Amino acid sequence: MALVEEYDFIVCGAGTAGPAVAARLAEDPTLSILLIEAGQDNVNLENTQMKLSRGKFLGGSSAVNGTLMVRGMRQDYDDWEALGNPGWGSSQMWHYFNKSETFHSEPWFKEEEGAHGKSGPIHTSLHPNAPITEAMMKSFIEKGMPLVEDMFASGRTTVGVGHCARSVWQGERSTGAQYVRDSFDPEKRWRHVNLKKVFGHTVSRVILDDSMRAVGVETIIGDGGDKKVFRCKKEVILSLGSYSSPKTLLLSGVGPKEDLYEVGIRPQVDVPGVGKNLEDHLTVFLFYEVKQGYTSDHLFHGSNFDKAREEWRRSRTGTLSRSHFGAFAFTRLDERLRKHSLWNDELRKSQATTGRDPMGLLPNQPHVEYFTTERYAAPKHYANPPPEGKSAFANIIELFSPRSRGYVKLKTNDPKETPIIQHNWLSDPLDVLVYAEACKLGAEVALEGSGSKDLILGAWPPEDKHTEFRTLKEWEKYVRENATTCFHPSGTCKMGPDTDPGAVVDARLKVKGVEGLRIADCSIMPKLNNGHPQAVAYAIGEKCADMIKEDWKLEARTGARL
Ligand SMILES: Cc1cc2nc3c(=O)[nH]c(=O)nc-3n(C[C@H](O)[C@H](O)[C@H](O)COP(=O)(O)OP(=O)(O)OC[C@H]3O[C@@H](n4cnc5c(N)ncnc54)[C@H](O)[C@@H]3O)c2cc1C
Repeated sequence: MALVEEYDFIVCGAGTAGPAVAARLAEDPTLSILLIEAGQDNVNLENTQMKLSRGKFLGGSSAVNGTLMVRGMRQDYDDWEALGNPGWGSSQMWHYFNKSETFHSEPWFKEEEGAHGKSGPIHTSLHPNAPITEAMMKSFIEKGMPLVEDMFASGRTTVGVGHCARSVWQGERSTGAQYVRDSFDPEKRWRHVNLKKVFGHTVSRVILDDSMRAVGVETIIGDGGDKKVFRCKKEVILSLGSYSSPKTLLLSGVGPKEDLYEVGIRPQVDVPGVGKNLEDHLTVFLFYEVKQGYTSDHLFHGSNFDKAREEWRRSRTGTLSRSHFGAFAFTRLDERLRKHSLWNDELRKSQATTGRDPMGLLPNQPHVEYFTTERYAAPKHYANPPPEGKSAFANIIELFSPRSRGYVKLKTNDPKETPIIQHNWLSDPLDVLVYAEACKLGAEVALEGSGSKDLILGAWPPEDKHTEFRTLKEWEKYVRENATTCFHPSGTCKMGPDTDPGAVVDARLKVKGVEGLRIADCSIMPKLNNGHPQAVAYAIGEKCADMIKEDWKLEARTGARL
């Protein structure tokens, strides 16, 4: 019989949002906090190579992501609040974005007042542009996207090109681990003595008592079958990410009752929305061959990569000290879309019912983001890095506010089994239409803009031929064949009022019908932000901790950091 440990709060998942919740709660020295992670401590991973679509170790997805800090539009969060989630509007979210961040500016950068934090655990900085980035920025400006330098932090610019902060500083990535480890301590000691972390424990279910109160969690240790129970006096918080939080709720008997019966789990609480509403951003990479000297493709040739790695190890400088993304832009596509009857028919309907466009957006929210690479860097199915003597970069097109939704569902009642993840990307024809128009415009920027047109030698690889596309049909086919995830799953435990039958948590992030159980991660997003979600995950974790402190009246005692 395993020994039972007991804590005030148990936070499950030491990824992006989870450490923020745990560390902020641990600021109260009278509390005991447990943080459980299925993966390992990230100090053990220095020499490991991996291809992951979610991060499974301390820091979670924040430790494998592209480091981009694109918060989205203020309107995105005002929409969350208007959906019946008081306290989640833009002013509150900007407070938490800033609370999580320490921004390191540059003399050349025009920072917007109040748009950045200066003392949070996540260190962010700007990126020195490669020549191809400067060239593409010029082309974006020429194609109607004016320069607004700090637009991705301020959230007020719908159409423009700007500089995007990265969660990188002095050549080191800043991750969720920053919350629970003092990064400046050379001995890497834990920051809080009242915060215990356990690694290699996969949370298999939340334990509910007869009154539907969460009283602890059960874990599976390592790859074996041994189980352990951790009990809590106050609350359990799930921060397991958009695939795993719904899975764990379902394994605990919280979810759509028909689905639970189907896999032999006795329903405890019928919450129909668990696992539904899976939303994600897609990306299409348009690669171009460019003249030599504008990108950092030299990295792939000869011994350059080894040299760059050595430089990074020695001094945290050089090409490998920064991510490979360059220029960033937002725009809307109204004029282009008005040429299509499919769009116009849907527009009439949506304006009559919601006052929004068919993608659910207001005029101050962009349809698409463009971001470029500074060297050949791509998901697995683009597998043609340029050989020595050739260079390529991508203009990446990211579709915002897609209409298609998927789901996460249990395959069996075995916690070790991966759930069914059905994204249903591009299942709505309007997503394909808007995406094709977005790609067409992206190609025009690169091929017609005076910054880039004379540098581009053709599509990469040459047989891709997208530089020769003339019709929207060609772009639709290209989108269907090449779109791939941007790794932004969200919404599978969405937040909403009791009047929303699909809502899983309320605005205090409490799971409906269960006491003492909250969710704090990207799964609670009622609608994916028109941006990238890591800054949002930190803000959700920060806000969750504050709400717990308020609800348990812990505020007066907090602030003592050990
Ligand atoms: C390759 C990639 C690139 C990305 N690029 C960007 C980017 O540039 N900018 C951006 O804003 N966003 C980016 N994202 C998205 C962003 O990183 C994620 O949306 C965000 O980090 C998710 O945070 P989370 O707290 O919801 O989940 P996660 O960070 O995934 O944390 C979940 C944690 O829970 C653990 N866990 C899961 N199940 C269990 C279990 N049963 N028991 C115990 N522990 C468990 C996991 O191991 C993980 O550590 C990217 C993501 C990926 C994967």
